[in-house]
Order: sequence, then structure tokens, then C-alpha cells
Amino acid sequence: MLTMNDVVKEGHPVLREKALEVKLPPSTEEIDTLKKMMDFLKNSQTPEIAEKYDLRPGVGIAAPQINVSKRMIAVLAEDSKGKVYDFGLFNPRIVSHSVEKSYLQSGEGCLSVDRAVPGYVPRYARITVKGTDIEGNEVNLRLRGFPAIVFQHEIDHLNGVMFYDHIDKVDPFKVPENSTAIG
Ligand SMILES: CNC(=O)c1cccc(C)c1Nc1nc(N2CCN(c3ccccc3Cl)CC2)nc(N2CSC[C@H]2C(=O)NC)n1
Repeated sequence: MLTMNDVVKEGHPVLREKALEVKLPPSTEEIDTLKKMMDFLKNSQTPEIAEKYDLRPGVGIAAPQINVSKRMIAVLAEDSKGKVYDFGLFNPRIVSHSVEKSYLQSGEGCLSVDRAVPGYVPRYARITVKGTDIEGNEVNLRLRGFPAIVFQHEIDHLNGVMFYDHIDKVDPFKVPENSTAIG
């Protein structure tokens, strides 16, 4: 199982690389890695297991964060209506997005960042994501709210982008143009 020892921290060059497309169909090893990432999120959100293995809770993780520079992400997050988004995706890409922006009122955290970085992270309010799931099916997801934020945070990792790259350097809490706060 993955633990925090497997998670690389900011400063590691892999977090600034552009991750490679996964050649489909994925190899057994790539499928196993994606399964491990999905299991990590589940374990991190299960109090007894998180406590036992000292896991930091997360709702998303990208392969570069475990030093695998491949375009793979896992998400386990709920939206405001309690709908659970439980996905492992190969080669996720944002195929369309709203003009409107949104941001987490409380800012964002990252498993690879062991410090609080205050400030609003402007994201697209609504996105359409295409990718291939762990069974090899093409998925087409229309996302908004917290899940949309999480998918954008994880897809950023595949392009070497960290959440704080988006925070306004002059006024971290400047409300982004044409945006809605979440949470
Ligand atoms: C600096 N302020 C903050 O961190 C922050 C502070 C307050 C609120 C929010 C909303 C904040 N922001 C933020 N909170 C989260 N969690 C909320 C708690 N939760 C969780 C915790 C315990 C059990 C189960 C679970 Cl589910 C785990 C996930 N996650 C992310 N991100 C950014 S997108 C990827 C995602 C991620 O997984 N990060 C590790 N941001």
C-alpha cells in the first residue's frame, strides 16, 4: 500500500515535469499503480487506517506525486449534494471549460506541500474532462463545484503546475474576476 513515504515533496524535480501519456492499453504495472493511488485516497479518508499508517487525508493524487511521471490521476471526492466521484483515470484532459471561475474559500492544500500556502486559487467553475478509466472505458465527465477544483488540481500536477502558482503574488486573497467561492 502507498504511504506518505511514497509521496514526493515540493522541490523534487518530478513535480515540475510534464508527465508522459500512458500508451493504451495500460500495462499491468500501470493499472496496479492507478489502483494503489485510488486505494491511498480511500485509506487516507478512513480514520482508523489513516491513523495507523499516518496518512494525510486527500481527495486527489497524481502519479508524479509518487515519482511516476505518467498522466494518471485518482480522485475520491464528494460534491455539495453528496455525489461521490471515485475515479482513476489515464490521460485525463480538460476538453472544455466555463469562462466563469471558482475557488475554495479556505484555499487549497496538497499532499506534496507540507506547509499552508494561504490565498485563493482561481480555477474554472465548470469543466468537461475526457480520459480512460481503469477498466479501459473512455469517460466524459462534466464537473462543477469541489470535484471540478480537485480534477483541475490533479491535472495541473501532470503539467508540472503547483496550486500556489495560481495564487496572486501581490494580493493572495484578491477575488478572481467573474468567480464564485466554494465552501
Ligand atoms: C489550506 N487550506 C486547506 O487545505 C483547506 C482548509 C479547510 C478546508 C478546505 C477545503 C481546504 N482545502 C483543501 N482541503 C482538502 N481536503 C479537505 C479535508 N479532507 C479530509 C479531511 C479529513 C478526512 C477526510 C477528508 Cl476527505 C481532505 C481534502 N483538499 C484540498 N485539496 C485541494 S484540491 C486537492 C485537495 C487535496 O486532496 N489536498 C490534499 N484542499
